[in-house]
Amino acid sequence: MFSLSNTVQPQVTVPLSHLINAFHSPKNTSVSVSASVSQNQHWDVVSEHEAPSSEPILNLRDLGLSELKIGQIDQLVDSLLPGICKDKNVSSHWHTSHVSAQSFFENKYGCLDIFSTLRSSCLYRQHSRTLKRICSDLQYWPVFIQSRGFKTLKSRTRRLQSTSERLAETQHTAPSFVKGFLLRDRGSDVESLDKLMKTKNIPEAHQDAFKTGFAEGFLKAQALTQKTNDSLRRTRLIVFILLVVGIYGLLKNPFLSVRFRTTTGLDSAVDPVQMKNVTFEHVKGVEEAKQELQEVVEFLKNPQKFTVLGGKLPKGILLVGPPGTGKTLLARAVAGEADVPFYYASGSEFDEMFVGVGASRIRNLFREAKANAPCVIFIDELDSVGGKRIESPMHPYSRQTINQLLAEMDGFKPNEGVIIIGATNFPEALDNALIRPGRFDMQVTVPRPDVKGRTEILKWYLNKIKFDQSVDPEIIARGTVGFSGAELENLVNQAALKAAVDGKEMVTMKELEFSKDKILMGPERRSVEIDNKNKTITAYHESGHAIIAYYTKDAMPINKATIMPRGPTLGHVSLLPENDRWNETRAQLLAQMDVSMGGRVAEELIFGTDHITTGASSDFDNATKIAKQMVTKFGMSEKLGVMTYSDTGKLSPETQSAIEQEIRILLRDSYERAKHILKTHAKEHKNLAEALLTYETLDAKEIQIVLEGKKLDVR
Ligand SMILES: Nc1ncnc2c1ncn2[C@@H]1O[C@H](COP(=O)(O)OP(=O)(O)OP(=O)(O)O)[C@@H](O)[C@H]1O
Ligand SMILES: [Zn+2]
Repeated sequence: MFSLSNTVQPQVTVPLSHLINAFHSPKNTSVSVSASVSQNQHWDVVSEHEAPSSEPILNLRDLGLSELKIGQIDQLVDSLLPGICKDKNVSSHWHTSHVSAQSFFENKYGCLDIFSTLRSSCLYRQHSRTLKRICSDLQYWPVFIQSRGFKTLKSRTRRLQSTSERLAETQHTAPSFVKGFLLRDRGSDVESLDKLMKTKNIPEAHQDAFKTGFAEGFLKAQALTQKTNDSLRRTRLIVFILLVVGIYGLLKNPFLSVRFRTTTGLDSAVDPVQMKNVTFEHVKGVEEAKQELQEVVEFLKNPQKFTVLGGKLPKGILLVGPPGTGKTLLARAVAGEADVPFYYASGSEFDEMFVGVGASRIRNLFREAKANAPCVIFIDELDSVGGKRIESPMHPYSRQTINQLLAEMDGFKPNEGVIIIGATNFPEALDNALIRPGRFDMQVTVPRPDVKGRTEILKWYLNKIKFDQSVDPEIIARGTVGFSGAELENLVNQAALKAAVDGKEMVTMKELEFSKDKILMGPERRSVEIDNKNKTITAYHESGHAIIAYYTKDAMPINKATIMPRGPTLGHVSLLPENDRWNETRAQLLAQMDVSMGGRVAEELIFGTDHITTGASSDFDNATKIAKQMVTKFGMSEKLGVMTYSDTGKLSPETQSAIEQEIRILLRDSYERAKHILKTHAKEHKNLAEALLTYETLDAKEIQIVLEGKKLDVR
């Protein structure tokens, strides 16, 4: 029984039909009432005459029933739940659903436990018997629908008010854009709803249901908007992250980074360098090249002096020579001598994979240079930008670069004061358009230095380190035929390092010889364990070479003999020409062959035919090569005459066998001569071999002492 106090509002503003409507959905579901209520039992509702309870009626208000009078409540319950108050046995078409129990209500509507509220109220205490039953019934009864009904038990004004309250609530918690949306539309919604109901002639009985439905729909729409906004925000975030990751990935991409690199490279390429500290003094052993370039220096110093007379200086100078011979150094020296800016660019920098990048770099380079004239532009590895190979399908756009270079070279006048110096190792690979007059029309050869040049270069670099007075740069120069300036610089540097490692105070010939052998034949292999037998064979083999060299008139002087393994060899004898040989005589060639034969002859004479080794293979290679050239190239065979035989494979079989025959005779004769010398000087041969076994390495002087039969000073 519900105990209702006097304070209860006297009117019911919500038609019951609406409350009943609210029951429709649970009724339609398979929710039922437990038939525990007795048949004749009426709801024991407290009448208006009963003493009003002094206790608060909070619970009823909470339940939303405070607006109902006692009789009305009775009537309400009776009309809504006839089965409860009437016949107990009349089976209800409602069925129990435990799914719709308390948890459902709480989960779905977020309301408190209405039953505990009921039980704790004074109403429950006063009319405990009836209410207990109701409450116990209600535990399994979908009273939650009642609860829903409570919501509808509100006056029209309250309903509207509650809608606006809800809106206010929403405004409080919703994000600002939702707030704006709600505030903007609220007034018009209420207004238009009223209007709509009027125009549609909706009966008053249905108006509340209409409004509730409208409000619910409105709130659902808001929730939907919220959801949409959330997902929109999420999508935007994902797109942003993808964008950032994408941009980062693209920057990391080597394809793009090449592009960035080229741009930065371009900037650095057009940075001039002042070359005051490099002059012709720094370039040794290339006197002719320096002389030719001297007039370019004069022109750069005073361009007017040359143009007054109407003379034209070349725009482009091509330095041609093997790597490391000092071409770059010469170009720098030109700029340094004239004291003008020096622009360095390597041809490979222009060889870009992107269309037009190479060309634009050339444009930039020339624009900068012209603005700073007089100056020197140096393009190293010119063949990589101006080579014929750029016609290949591998470089489809390189033609643009070379055309740009040609256009730039044609684009300025000879007296503008810009000198372009190009350097290449392969002049024959250059595009013909580049080397015609008006472009790179002056060619300066920078060869490998001769013995005089090498001596100068060695002295120049030796002066930069501490060296012993006994050092003779010329001896090293003689032993370094074919070395470039860069290799000689490296030789001196390696000797200095070796002296430092060995704890010496200055560099001696020993270190210089050491580094020369290292460059020529690779590093020493001191760690290699060679047994005595092999050491002895090597000592006699090398002594054989040395004896033949020493006792053959036209052989080169001996420089050194050693049985120290180095690179692929177990030992070697080095011979030094007095001078660089521009030509070699027949006698000299035969002497070289004899010296090569000396090793094998020595093995055969000392150890017997059965004990000859494989160690002479490179000697035979060398001897055979000389003999073959004598026959097929130098016209030194009487039988075959003064004729060259370049492609021996295309010759007639008779000629081929004649050539072979002649080569064989030359080699056999050489072998016999060597055998004769070694037999004649068997004693010296033995002495030298033993000295080598003792001392490992002997220089020219020591070899001479041993061969003269004198005793070597103990080192
Ligand atoms: N004639 C020389 N006199 C003095 N030093 C030299 C000489 N030639 C070469 N060098 C030394 O070797 C270094 C390298 O030489 P450089 O770069 O000028 O040779 P390059 O001919 O331009 O070689 P590449 O063709 O490989 O570019 C120089 O910096 C210099 O130290
Ligand atoms: Zn040999």
